[in-house]
Amino acid sequence: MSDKLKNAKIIFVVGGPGSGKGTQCEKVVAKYGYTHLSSGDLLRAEVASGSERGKNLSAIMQRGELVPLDTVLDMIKEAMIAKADVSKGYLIDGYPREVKQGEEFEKKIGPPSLLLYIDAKSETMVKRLMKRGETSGRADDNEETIKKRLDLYYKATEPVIAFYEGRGIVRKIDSEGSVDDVFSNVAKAVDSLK
Ligand SMILES: Nc1ncnc2c1ncn2[C@H]1C[C@H](O)[C@@H](COP(=O)(O)OP(=O)(O)O)O1
Ligand SMILES: [Mg+2]
Repeated sequence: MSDKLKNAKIIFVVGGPGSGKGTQCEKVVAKYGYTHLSSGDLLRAEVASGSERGKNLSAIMQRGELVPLDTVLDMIKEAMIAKADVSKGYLIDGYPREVKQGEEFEKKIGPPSLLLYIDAKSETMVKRLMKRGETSGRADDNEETIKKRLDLYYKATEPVIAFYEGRGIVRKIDSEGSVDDVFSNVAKAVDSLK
């Protein structure tokens, strides 16, 4: 476990692609002063940098697959340490994608206090992603890759929720409503940490 992050409040934000994780995290940042770390955004920044590591990642992400565990975790940890002095807590968005990633995170960084499970129906997620794809410029916001990402989500990520349910830290948030309705429930969950 890392020293600088020893007492950090950590929230895992888990949900399917397009469920609204990023949208809700931005609102938590504004209201609570948390630091939002999206593993996908960190990876996309690496790709945009044009580095050799980025080129490898780019191919994997375009196939809708998961990138190697150590790569993502190192990037998250670096970003957390960089913010350790100013952050009220951390939103870890889109990670863990599979149970093993959660276990490694806890070994290298520490345990989460809460897991926000952002839950939307798969039709809703597809609809939102297709719409987002009109402007996002994301190589994975297309119909074929969306289907693969959803399949992988149900197979690999849903077990993550079951794993943390065993510890009693999961708060399930219905994400079918408007952004503000969803946020009112997110805020209740975050408030419960204080
Ligand atoms: N409650 C909501 N109602 C309608 N649209 C929403 C919504 N939450 C998010 N969206 C929109 C914003 C994005 O264009 C798209 C995906 O949201 P996102 O926050 O990028 O999802 P994620 O980060 O989980 O992939 O859906
Ligand atoms: Mg996102």
